[in-house]
This record gives sequence, C-alpha cells and structure tokens, in this order.
Amino acid sequence: MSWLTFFITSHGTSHGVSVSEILAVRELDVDCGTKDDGRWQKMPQKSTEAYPYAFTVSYVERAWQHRWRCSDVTFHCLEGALCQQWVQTIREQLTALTSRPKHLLVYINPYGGKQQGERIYEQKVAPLFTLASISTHVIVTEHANHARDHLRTEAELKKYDGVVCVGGDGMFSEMVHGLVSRTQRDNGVDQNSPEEKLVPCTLRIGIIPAGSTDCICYATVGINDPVTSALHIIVGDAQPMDVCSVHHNNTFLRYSVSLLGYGFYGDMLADSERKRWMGPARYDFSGFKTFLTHHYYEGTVSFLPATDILGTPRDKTRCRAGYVLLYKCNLSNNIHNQLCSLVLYPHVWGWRVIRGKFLAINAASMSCACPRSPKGLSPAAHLADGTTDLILVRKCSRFNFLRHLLRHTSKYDQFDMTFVEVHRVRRFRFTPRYCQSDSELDLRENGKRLFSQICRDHPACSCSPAYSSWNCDGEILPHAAIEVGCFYNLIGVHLW
Ligand SMILES: CCCCCCCCCCCCC/C=C/[C@@H](O)[C@H](COP(=O)(O)O)NC(=O)CCCCC
Ligand SMILES: Nc1ncnc2c1ncn2[C@@H]1O[C@H](COP(=O)(O)OP(=O)(O)O)[C@@H](O)[C@H]1O
Ligand SMILES: [Ca+2]
Repeated sequence: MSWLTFFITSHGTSHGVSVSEILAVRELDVDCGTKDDGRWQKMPQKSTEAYPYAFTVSYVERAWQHRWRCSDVTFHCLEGALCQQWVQTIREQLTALTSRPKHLLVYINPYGGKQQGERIYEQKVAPLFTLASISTHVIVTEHANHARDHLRTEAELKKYDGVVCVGGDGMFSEMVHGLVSRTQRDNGVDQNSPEEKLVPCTLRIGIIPAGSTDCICYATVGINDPVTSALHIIVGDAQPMDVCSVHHNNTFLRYSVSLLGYGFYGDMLADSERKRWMGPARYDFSGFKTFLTHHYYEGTVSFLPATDILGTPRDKTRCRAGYVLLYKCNLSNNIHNQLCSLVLYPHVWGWRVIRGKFLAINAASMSCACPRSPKGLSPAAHLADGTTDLILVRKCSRFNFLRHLLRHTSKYDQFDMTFVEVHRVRRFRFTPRYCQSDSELDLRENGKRLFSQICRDHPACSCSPAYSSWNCDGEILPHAAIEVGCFYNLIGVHLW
C-alpha cells in the first residue's frame, strides 16, 4: 500500500495521501474526539450520524515556495472494526519505513542567528517530533564547540538514528567535525594526511535553521523554514553531501560543506565576528565595509579540473533535496570509485595553474543559496558530485565588483564578466605570493594583526594587506596557504 485514497472526509470529499508522507494516524472517539492525544475535535453532525467511526491522518502538505506543512485529514466509516483495521495497517506501514528516524540527539545553539533557537525548537519542531513518535535527547549548548566535543568523545551514538542541530551553518559544521573525527578515530584513520581515505560516518545529520545565513539548509531544502526542515527529517528525506577537507602543510585544518572563501568573504567574516551582537545584520554591515576597503590578494591557484562529470557551473539546472529536485544528486558507486582514484592519484590528470591578484577566491561545494542570494554563489553546483565550483574574481574596479555582487541577487549571470572565471574542480591549492611565517600564523590564530601583513611592496602605503583569511563555512582559518580536496560520500554526511 503506497497510497490511501478512500472514505469520505469530514468535508464529504475523497482524499489521497502517499504513505511515505504520512506523519501519524490516530483514531477518533465515537464521541467526536481523538483517542490518542486528547485533542478533541468536533465532527459535523451529518457525517457522525452516517459514519460513526473515524480516524485522522496527519501528513505532509506542500505549500508555497518549497515550504512543507503538517495537515490533517479525517476519514469516516461505518464499522468500528474496519476503522481499526485501517489505523493498524497504516501504523504497520509507517513502522516498516526504515529510513525514518525513531531516536534523535538534538543540539540547540541558543546564541545562533537571532538567538531564537530554543523557542523555535520548543514551539515549532518538538510538537512535530512528538506527533511522529520520535524520541529525543535535547542538549542546549553552553559554549562554542560544546556539541562538537560531546559528539567526538561522550555521546552514546548507538542509541540514536541521527543527530540534529538547531542553529546556523557554524553549528552544522560543529556536528560534521564531531562525527567525522569520532568515526576516523574509532577506525584508526589519520585525518592529517590529505591522501588518507576517510571512513564514512553512519549517522545522519539534520539541521533546523536558526542561524544567520542558513545556507546549508536553504541550498538543500530550498527554504530556511524550521517546520519544513523538521518534516524532511521526520519522513527520512536524506540527501548525501560533498565534503571538502582543508589541509595546510599536511596538517588537517577543517572540513567544509558550503563555502570556502578567501579575500572578500574571509575579510567580511573576520570583521563580522567582532560584531556578533548585531545578529545576522553583522554580515550586511561588514559586507559593506569590506566592499569599501576593496582589498585584493596576490597568489597562485592550482586546481584539478573535474572533466568527466555531469554538467558545468554555467548550467541552468538546480540541485536540491526533496521533491523539488530537478536533478537528484547521487552518483553511482562506479563513478564514486573513479572519483576516489582521481583523488588519490591526481597527477594522472592535468593540474592548471593561475597566478594573479584576486578580490575573491571562492569554492562552493553546493549552490550556497541563502535568503540574501536565492540562487547562490554558484547556482548550478551539485550537492553530491565530488566537485566544488572554484570562482576566481580578479582585481577590478569597485564599480565592476559591485555589479558582480549584485548579480547574485538577480537573474543575471554573475560569471559572465571578464574578470570572473569559474571552474568545476576536484582539488585545489592556494599559495599566497608571500610566505606566512609561523609567528604570523600564531598571532593571526589569536585574532591579532601584524604590521608585516600590510603590503610588502609599499610598506608606507595603506594598500592591500599581504594575506586574507579563509572563511570556512563561517569559521575563520588564519592560514592563507591551503590544499583542498572534495569528496563524494567518503565522509557520508547525509542531510535530512
Ligand atoms: C550588494 C549586494 C551584495 C549581495 C551579495 C550576496 C552574495 C551572497 C552569497 C552568500 C554566500 C553564503 C555562503 C554561506 C556561508 C556561511 O557558511 C557563513 C556562515 O553562516 P552562519 O553560520 O549561518 O552565520 N556565512 C557567511 O559567511 C556570510 C555570508 C554573507 C554574505 C552577504
Ligand atoms: N552556547 C554557545 N555559546 C556561544 N557560542 C556557541 C554556543 N553554541 C554554539 N556556539 C558557536 O556559535 C557559532 C555560530 O553558530 P551558528 O549556529 O552557526 O549561528 P550563526 O549562523 O548566527 O553564526 C558557531 O561557531 C558555534 O560553534
Ligand atoms: Ca558539489
């Protein structure tokens, strides 16, 4: 049974619901009330007389602009036994859906975005999890990296079908780091080697948007709406995701699932971290300030183009999870194996090298769509194809850079400009023109700036500093020289 199309509803019409989108079923009392949850519901006199038995099905309804909502439909019938049979059968069908989670570990960041994480969870998400009979263990984080460290060392992961975070991209990143590190440690894998094959983690990660950018949620689901995300989690709507590993001198730094940005996005993030008190508006303020400074950075970008892949960054297709999908991203094992060997033996395929002065170097492993830019940094990027779209914005006038930025918010192509180029790549490296000394790195790691950062060619002037930092999913990486590899399903992050 995959569809319910039967009986007469309270409005006297017939109704069809796909079993895969049923959230719960409850029997209604003959005395016009629900049996299970004590929520009483008045039934129309006429239908009660004609059909004295009834049950209510809660299901996913697709609303406007990718939003999902929970709807109820009540079915009436003449015989109690038949009614019970329907309820039992539906429950059996729901139990048989193995992709649905039953036990979840939930982390809430109370300080993410507009600091509404706890309220959003209690009011919008928890009632849906209860309705769908999902048990939860909820932890409200007390400090940064609380969730990461708990996942890495303490959490009894065997008890859960998945972990869910309520927060922004930074919170999601904490979960990825906690889970991936734990899996590698348990399997004796050294994350420091860029060539090491990582062991996929088996637990899924879900995200309820309550952050500032919410790009991971928006780019996968199509909207940053907590109810929609909760419903995706309940029905077990999984989406594999690419994960990039970032190394510096054979030392592992971080993983990235959305944006790695040097120059504009790195500087903007570094400035915005000092203005967290402003909430999400800090990005507008720091974005404007960074735009005015108009710093460019010199260096060499080397990359391994992804040649035998489906599509290019200039395609018109859009990749999203769920039913709105135009192109479901999920490569076959065969392609996956080829990707692995490409990653392990990159010299087989030609690397390309580009030197120059860049206002921004961005790597988007997914579209990076968000409310500020509904089509994203790289609208055609795929969620799970083992590639990242490398966008190079060369030094240009302020006016031209503004035109480029504005195109992220309109239908015009942001890559169709002489100073912008985009490449779909499997790996890339960036080396700044000037080497960063260890002492410089130490100071930058502690959030301080050095005089030596100021332009080395003209120490007396105030033109561009020698280095920016990398914005890695909203976290600052002080190292300018990095090596990045993009992996499909090697890490096994499955987003609901
Ligand atoms: C003059 C109009 C300019 C409009 C430019 C819009 C371009 C927007 C591209 C946005 C890309 C967002 C990529 C996502 C990055 C997040 O990982 C990161 C952290 O998110 P969170 O933890 O939720 O705070 N966010 C950012 O780095 C901020 C990007 C904001 C860009 C304006
Ligand atoms: N209880 C907490 N107190 C302070 N910082 C926290 C706490 N929990 C998580 N964080 C950190 O807050 C940062 C931002 O979190 P996030 O949920 O992404 O919000 P935002 O989207 O506003 O940046 C993350 O780097 C995370 O590590
Ligand atoms: Ca990708």
